[in-house]
Amino acid sequence: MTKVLVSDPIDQAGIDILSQVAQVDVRTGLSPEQLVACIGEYEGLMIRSGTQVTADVIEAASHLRIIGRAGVGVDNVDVPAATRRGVIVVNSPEGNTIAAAEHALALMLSLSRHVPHAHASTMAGGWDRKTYVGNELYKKTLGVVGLGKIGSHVARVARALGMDVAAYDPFISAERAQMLQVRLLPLPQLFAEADYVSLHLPRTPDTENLVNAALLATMKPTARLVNCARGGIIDEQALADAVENRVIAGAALDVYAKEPLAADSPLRLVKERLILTPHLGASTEEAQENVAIDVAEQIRDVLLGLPARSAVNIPGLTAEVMELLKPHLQLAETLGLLLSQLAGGQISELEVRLQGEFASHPAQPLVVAALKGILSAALGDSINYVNATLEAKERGIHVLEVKDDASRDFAGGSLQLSSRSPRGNHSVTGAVFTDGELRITTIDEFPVNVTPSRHMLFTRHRDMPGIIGQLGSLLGEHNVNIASMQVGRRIVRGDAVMVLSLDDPIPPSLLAVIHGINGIQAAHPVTL
Ligand SMILES: NC(=O)c1ccc[n+]([C@@H]2O[C@H](COP(=O)([O-])OP(=O)(O)OC[C@H]3O[C@@H](n4cnc5c(N)ncnc54)[C@H](O)[C@@H]3O)[C@@H](O)[C@H]2O)c1
Ligand SMILES: O=C(O)CC[C@@H](O)C(=O)O
Repeated sequence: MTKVLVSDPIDQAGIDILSQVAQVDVRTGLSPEQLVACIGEYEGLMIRSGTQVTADVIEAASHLRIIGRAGVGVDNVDVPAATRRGVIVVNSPEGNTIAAAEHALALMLSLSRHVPHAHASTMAGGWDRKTYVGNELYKKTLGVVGLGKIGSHVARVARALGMDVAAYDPFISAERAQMLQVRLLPLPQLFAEADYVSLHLPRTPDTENLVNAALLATMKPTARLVNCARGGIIDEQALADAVENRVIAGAALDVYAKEPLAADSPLRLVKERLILTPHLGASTEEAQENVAIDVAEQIRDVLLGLPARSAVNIPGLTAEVMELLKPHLQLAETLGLLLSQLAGGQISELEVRLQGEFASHPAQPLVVAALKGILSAALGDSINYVNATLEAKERGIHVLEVKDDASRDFAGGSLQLSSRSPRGNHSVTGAVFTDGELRITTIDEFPVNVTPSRHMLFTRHRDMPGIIGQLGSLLGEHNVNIASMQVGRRIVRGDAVMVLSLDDPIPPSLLAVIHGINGIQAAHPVTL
């Protein structure tokens, strides 16, 4: 029975979905050693932010096919290691957007009105109405850093609260910002102008310690900073100093460079004007149900052999694209498998040419499918859509994509793969006909019209009387049944190709005899 490990607390709705297709073991709080020891039993792993899926875990995960992160960030998963092993990593890009945005807004409001500190003082017996005089958000400027899903929602609500909203996001268009009624500003200007800054960008090598002592020093002394995105974007010592020394008026954090927050973190020493929550941005009942369902459905689908909706390590290959391009992907994979057998391995360059209607499709998924086909001849089942690009790169296959929409060879267009290898150059073209059937339409530039079948034989020969007869008799003598035969040539009595679909594979001893037929220049048995 297929087994899935759930190693962090996950909403029951997700467990119920996984249970439809697998035995689900919920084992939270495993040590890294315990996880490495048991992961080999599982085909699926479902986590939140607590489990660290390191390269060691992936190395030990001999049966693992999918890691599902019930949330957005996959920074606790070694995605390159998973990709290398062909393990799909999926997440839930939108399930907790509202929860995280509302938490940022809650922190902003709490900070402005000193809610946690006023509460603590009242609970301790006080009645202090002077210390906790706050500020209004109305007519203040909010600077949003990262205007993606969460940042956009924060911006919308802030606009409704009467705030002026500016943003810094180098990857957002002016039109999108205008639609959200947000002014785009350079980062230094945003920090200098804002009364509130809210961070909603990912942690990457570029954003690490982006908010440092120098940037904090440019903020207004009345300004407040909120980070509900990722730890490590703010220099925590610099922030503790800035709040303590009133360089800024306050800060609220939900995320930390290292989680759980260390007992001796300088942040814990700041007693006023700083609010800390323990990574609660996604912790609403609604968000936990959303992400659990979203990710469990994807794990279930992948275990059933279906595509995943939001795989982070198969760029461009969403379930929708897979469904839309199913026969085209199949064609690319078949042509790749065929080409690798014609080329005889060691391909150093692959050109993927999308011709006519084909050029209207995204090239990347077709390239990945072609590479999967090419590499599966050598690597079998260990190659998949996840690791094909990486494996090809590591084998030194240089890929060129060409879109040629002017070509008018077939109504639905065609796909041509051409290879360079030490044994020569080869090319194959194929098309998807209206009935969804695949056809091979050229081999090494010779026109043919062949439906791919499991066993095939391709020859290059001189177009002269007797060759076809000799080959047919030879196959008959060795009990190899011919299902169909096609000959392609460009000029009479010139070079030609022959394509035979066979019911049986060609025995190696027979191949040597075929090579000996006068006029046969090359013969390639192919298994698809
Ligand atoms: N606290 C929580 O529990 C919690 C919950 C969900 C998400 N998050 C985090 O919130 C952040 C935002 O999530 P999202 O779903 O909105 O992601 P998103 O991908 O929709 O948006 C991120 C935005 O950041 C922008 N960006 C990237 N690099 C930038 C840079 N150097 N400067 C400025 N902008 C940059 C991107 O262009 C994008 O628009 C992520 O870090 C995510 O991990 C935290
Ligand atoms: O509560 C969690 O699992 C963390 C959620 C959040 O940081 C995310 O990346 O989705």
